[in-house]
Amino acid sequence: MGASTSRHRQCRPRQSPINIYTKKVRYDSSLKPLYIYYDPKSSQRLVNVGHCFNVEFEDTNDKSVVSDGPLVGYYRLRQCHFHWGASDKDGSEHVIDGLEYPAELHIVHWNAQKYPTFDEALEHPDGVAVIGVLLKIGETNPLIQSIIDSLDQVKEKNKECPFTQFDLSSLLPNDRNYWTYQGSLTTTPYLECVTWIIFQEAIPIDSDQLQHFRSLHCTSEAEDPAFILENHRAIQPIEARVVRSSFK
Ligand SMILES: C[C@H](CNC(=O)c1ccc(S(N)(=O)=O)cc1)Cn1ccc2ccccc21
Ligand SMILES: [Zn+2]
Repeated sequence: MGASTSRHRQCRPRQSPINIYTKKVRYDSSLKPLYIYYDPKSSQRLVNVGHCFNVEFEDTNDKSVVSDGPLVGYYRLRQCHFHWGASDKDGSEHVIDGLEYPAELHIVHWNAQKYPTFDEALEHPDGVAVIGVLLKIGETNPLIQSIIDSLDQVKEKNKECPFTQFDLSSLLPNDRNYWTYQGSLTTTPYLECVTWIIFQEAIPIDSDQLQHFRSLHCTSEAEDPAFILENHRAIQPIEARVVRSSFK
């Protein structure tokens, strides 16, 4: 292996997010429909984690899970969060045929069938499953409004508030066609432990709702305020990967 190729050989071959180039996607008839069940009683709190806010769920039982699809076994729901841009022209992490969406919802699950904890699951290539839902500018989204109505209680970094009875399944698109590929966390430490499942259908959010996300502080109460204007990672090289689709 020459010096130059070793320098360029990716030691991080499965990074996320990526551009999904639909002409190169391979339809896989062996991919099953997803089984998704989210119990509203699992939702616990809203937390400002500095670079975004998480809706956190109870993950000490199997009340809220995803299974089937490309997955082996079941994955427990842990948290969901959004990525957005400084304006409505970009903000999603995954890009479809070069088209950036204004935001993206990530629903994070971990392989509780194989691993004892989330932190352990992070260390394995089949440890985590993230469902990605693209957002497009459209009518006001009442589910997202229920989160926005609580955001002023978590304005600063590390603040949290109770957030219960959240019906996350109502945020999912009606059409369950999806793309799937092996990737990573999109924030540091970019661990390569994620099976990504991206729905083809986008869900609506209105521009004012998106503006509320940008008013969150990435700073704590003790610091001079700065805003989370954007928090989406640049697309990464696809390397030797192929994106599969559940649909033709
Ligand atoms: C990563 C972990 C915190 N990050 C995440 O949980 C996470 C989840 C989903 C995404 S995304 N945007 O891809 O859906 C990104 C980050 C902290 N943590 C816990 C154990 C642990 C061990 C070493 C380093 C960090 C560690
Ligand atoms: Zn994310």
